[in-house]
Parts: sequence; C-alpha cells; structure tokens
Amino acid sequence: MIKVAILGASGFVGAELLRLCAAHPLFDAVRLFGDSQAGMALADVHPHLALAYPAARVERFAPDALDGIDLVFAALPHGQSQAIAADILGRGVAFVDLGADFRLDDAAAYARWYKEEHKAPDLLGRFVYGIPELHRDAIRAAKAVAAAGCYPTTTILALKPLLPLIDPDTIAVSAASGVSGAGKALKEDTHFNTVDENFTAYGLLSHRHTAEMEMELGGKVLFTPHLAPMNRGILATCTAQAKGPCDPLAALAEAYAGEPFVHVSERSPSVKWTLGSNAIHITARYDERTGRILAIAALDNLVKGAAGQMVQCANLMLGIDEDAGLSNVGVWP
Ligand SMILES: NC(=O)C1=CN([C@@H]2O[C@H](COP(=O)(O)OP(=O)(O)OC[C@H]3O[C@@H](n4cnc5c(N)ncnc54)[C@H](OP(=O)(O)O)[C@@H]3O)[C@@H](O)[C@H]2O)C=CC1
Ligand SMILES: CC(=O)N[C@@H](CCC(=O)OP(=O)(O)O)C(=O)O
Repeated sequence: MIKVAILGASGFVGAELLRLCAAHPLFDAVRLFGDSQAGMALADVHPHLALAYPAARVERFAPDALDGIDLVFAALPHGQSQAIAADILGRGVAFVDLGADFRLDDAAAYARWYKEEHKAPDLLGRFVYGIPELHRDAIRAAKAVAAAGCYPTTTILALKPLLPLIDPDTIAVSAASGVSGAGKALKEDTHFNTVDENFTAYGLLSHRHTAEMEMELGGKVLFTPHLAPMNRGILATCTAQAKGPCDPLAALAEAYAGEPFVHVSERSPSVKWTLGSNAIHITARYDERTGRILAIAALDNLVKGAAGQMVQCANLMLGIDEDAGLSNVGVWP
C-alpha cells in the first residue's frame, strides 16, 4: 500500500480526497492534517466518512509527521504550501498540491493576480501543471504537481483542442460554480440566504483564475465567474472568434478519443451528470452567423476540479493505472 498524508483533510477537498482514497486499491490515507479542527476524530469532522475511517484523527501538521509517507496531497488555503514545499520536495516523495501556489510558471504573474509576493519563487519550476489530459507525460515524470483550479480545468479542457481554430485573444468565458467551490468557511457571500434562489456574477475582470487560463491557452481571456445555488458543479460557457468555418465538436472528439474521463457529445452538458464522478462533459458548435465558436463544459468542482484530478495525477506519478480509485460515472438524479 502507498502511505498517503493529506494536508487540509478537514476541508471540503480533504473530505473528497478521503472518500476517493477509501475506494482506491493502493492509497492508504494514514496521516490527516487540519488546523482549527486538529485534535478531533475524523468521524466528528466528516461523519459521512466514519465507517471508512473509524479510528482516524485530524492532527496538527509538523514536518516530521511525513516520515514514512510516500505521497502528500495538500488542499490548503492559497499561500500555505509555499512555506512547506521545500521540505516536502526535499523528501523526494510524490507531492500533489491543489492550492494556487505553484500553478503559475512565473512569480510576477503570481504577484499580479494574487496581490502578494511569492515566497518560494525558485520552486515554481519544480511543479508540473496538473491536467493529465494535456500534460500526461510530464506528470508521469514529475515528483511535484500543481493540480489545476476548478474553473481553469473546465475552461482549458473545453478550449485547448480548439486553439488552432480560433483567435485566442477573443476568448470569453462565463462560468457558474456550486457553493462548495468556496470552501467550508462561513462567509456572508456564501450564506444560505445570500445564495439560495440567487445567481450572481463576481470577480469581474479580476478573478485570479484568468491567469491560469491565459497561461495554458496563450491568449487574452475575459473570464466572468458566477455563484449558483447548488452544492457542487461548474458549467463553463466559452466563446471565441473562429478563424473560419470549422467543426469544433469534431476537433474535441478527436483530441479526447480514448480519454477515460472526457465525454464529448452534441448534447449540451449539465453539471448534475458529473456529481461525484471524475468526468468532464463537453460540447461545441460553430456559429455561422457570428463566426464564433461556442464550447460548453461541465464537471464536479470537488472531483475533476479538485480531489479527483489530484488522484489522477498521483496515479500517473506513481505508475499506477490512471483511473485507479476514480469513477467516470455520476450520481443521478
Ligand atoms: N472547493 C473546491 O471546489 C476547490 C478548492 N480548491 C482549492 O483547494 C484548497 C482547499 O479548498 P477547500 O477544501 O474548498 O477549503 P476548505 O476551507 O474547505 O478547507 C481548508 C483546509 O485547510 C485547513 N487550513 C486552513 N487554514 C490552515 C492553515 N493556516 N494551516 C494549515 N491548514 C489550514 C483547514 O483546516 P481546519 O478546517 O481544521 O481549520 C481545512 O482542512 C484551496 O486552496 C482551494 O482554493 C481548488 C479547486 C476546487
Ligand atoms: C465558488 C467560489 O468561490 N469558487 C472559488 C474558486 C475555487 C477555488 O478553490 O479556487 P482555486 O481553484 O484557485 O483553488 C473562487 O471563485 O474563489
């Protein structure tokens, strides 16, 4: 068995990592770290996991707690991984980080979008950007992976195969996320009364995920996120000026043929198809009237947008079947 440590185990993504590890043939989640909930039994923090982890406890992190660990998953608030990455990398163990700390390849871009100086810029080059469908060989060879963000995964997978067909400086993305995308902390913006029966755009012209999209798509992206009154799911509607008449659906189908977690179809995807699964569903059209392409993608922000993608990356890094412990089947209704 592969001994796994989870930093941020008491959070939403941490819970989803634990759910996936419980179904994984080789991952044994043996050290679970939290902050304000350190010291608690896992069954009290995440009751839905009680039967899978009856004796587990959430601990406070200390570097020597990683002795004997083979794989580290970090699902911490942005900024936290910068302080501990050098120690983890020094151990030579597989490290998959989900915060934004090591996703961008350039410290200046990080400072611009995250409004703070990067504290470990020399380590940025040690991380591979974690979208397996696009960087599979590099992830296989990597010791450290920075798993992509939830909105960027949705958008980049919908658009990357279409880049030869479009002008990348005309990309516009309007995406809606379920509230779990904001993490478990109580905030006025994600309070039941604010979110229920409501639909709001936020982060206008300034959302930090724009940087990841532009890094991978190589153009200018106008990204507008929205908060939707649902627990999970992201739906991204992407448009761009086409270079000429084209068949974007065929381009997507060809690019993702044989991919276990990407479903391309003519049907307009729904977030609910993806609930609990590591799948992303994508469709696309060419609009003759405006000369633009339209691509729409849906995924579960906590699985393909977070914990599932982390497991998929870790499987590749450790030479395991890429789909080990992961389902491409959603829960319905
Ligand atoms: N939610 C989502 O859909 C996605 C999230 N992400 C990213 O993943 C990361 C985790 O997200 P999510 O699980 O939603 O967040 P949560 O707020 O639900 O969980 C955060 C976790 O980090 C721990 N933590 C908080 N502060 C500290 C600290 N100072 N030192 C150590 N541990 C700390 C918390 O511990 P405790 O609860 O014990 O205080 C908790 O376990 C974030 O970077 C987020 O942006 C990325 C893609 C999608
Ligand atoms: C609904 C909601 O608030 N979503 C979060 C993004 C999700 C996230 O966790 O961001 P990273 O992928 O960069 O880690 C937000 O817009 O800030």
